[in-house]
Amino acid sequence: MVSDNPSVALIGPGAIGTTIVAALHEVGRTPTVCGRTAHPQLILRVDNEHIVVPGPVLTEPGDIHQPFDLVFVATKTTQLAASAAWLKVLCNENTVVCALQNGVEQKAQITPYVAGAEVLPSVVWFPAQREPDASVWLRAAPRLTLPDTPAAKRVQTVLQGTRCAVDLSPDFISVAWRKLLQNAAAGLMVLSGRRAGMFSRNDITTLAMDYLQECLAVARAEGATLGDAVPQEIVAGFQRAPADLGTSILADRQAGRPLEWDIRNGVVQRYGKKHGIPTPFSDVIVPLLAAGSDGPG
Ligand SMILES: NC(=O)C1=CN([C@@H]2O[C@H](COP(=O)(O)OP(=O)(O)OC[C@H]3O[C@@H](n4cnc5c(N)ncnc54)[C@H](OP(=O)(O)O)[C@@H]3O)[C@@H](O)[C@H]2O)C=CC1
Ligand SMILES: CC(C)(CO)C(=O)C(=O)O
Repeated sequence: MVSDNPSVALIGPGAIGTTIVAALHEVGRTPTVCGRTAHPQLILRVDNEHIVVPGPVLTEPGDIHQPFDLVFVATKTTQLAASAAWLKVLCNENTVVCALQNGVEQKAQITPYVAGAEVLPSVVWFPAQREPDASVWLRAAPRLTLPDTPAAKRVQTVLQGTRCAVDLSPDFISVAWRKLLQNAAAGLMVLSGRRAGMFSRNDITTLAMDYLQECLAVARAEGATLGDAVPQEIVAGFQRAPADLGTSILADRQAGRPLEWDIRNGVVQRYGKKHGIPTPFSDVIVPLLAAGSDGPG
């Protein structure tokens, strides 16, 4: 039985995690924050305002003594196994775990760690950028889309009245694949080492459009209902974006961290193979991203 005032924890107070923690803190619902580094405070910059959430961030799973009603997971997917000790102490079968991560495989990836809790995938639409001092620059209005299920109502209640909007979708698979296509194309920024401004080039537009057609065929085979205009809409979105807008996978590349190449790009190649769909663009892009992430060399 969940109270009217659910207990909330968040694992991974980086770009997305800090945004959600600050949004909750602003309305007096500061969650328990679990991380890897004991940041003394979390700072979110929005326009010219700074929201400061006092710390320190917890770093010892042994400091948690009871399970929570709602747990947000905002680590990178590459950091999931390392977050298992947190999930173990924060979850029981009554917990809802909301994945604030990219990809279309969140439920399958997180479920093994959560002691019978229900895992709720989400689509995180907003860009947030972590600065060298670990403060976070929120670069658009925060918005999440969740599948329209009873568990999602818990997330909606917790975020109600905060600056983070929550939409519920009856066709979540299509929304999730629409975002996956955006992330797949954003991966091209890693290969050029450039930000969104590169999409003003005709050659990059052609490459992105061809790659997105391949991704669209795989998305449809997986059951997503996406129109023919989606590749064009995605490229146009990058062309409208500020030229210096990056993507989280580019930030990881530039910092020499492991990349979420498999859940953002590899997934198209893997599912293409499953459905017998040729993926010539993925067959070039994926090994380059994988090698850039994992080496050797
Ligand atoms: N940034 C963006 O604009 C967007 C990101 N996403 C997705 O959201 C997810 C999170 O990305 P993002 O916020 O950018 O990631 P960040 O790298 O900014 O943040 C990850 C956070 O997880 C923490 N962490 C790492 N390992 C552990 C661990 N073992 N236990 C607890 N905490 C840990 C990190 O700790 P430390 O503080 O020590 O670094 C950091 O605070 C990704 O799947 C990404 O693809 C989706 C949409 C937009
Ligand atoms: C910024 C955005 C929304 C698009 O690529 C993103 O998902 C990311 O940076 O990981």
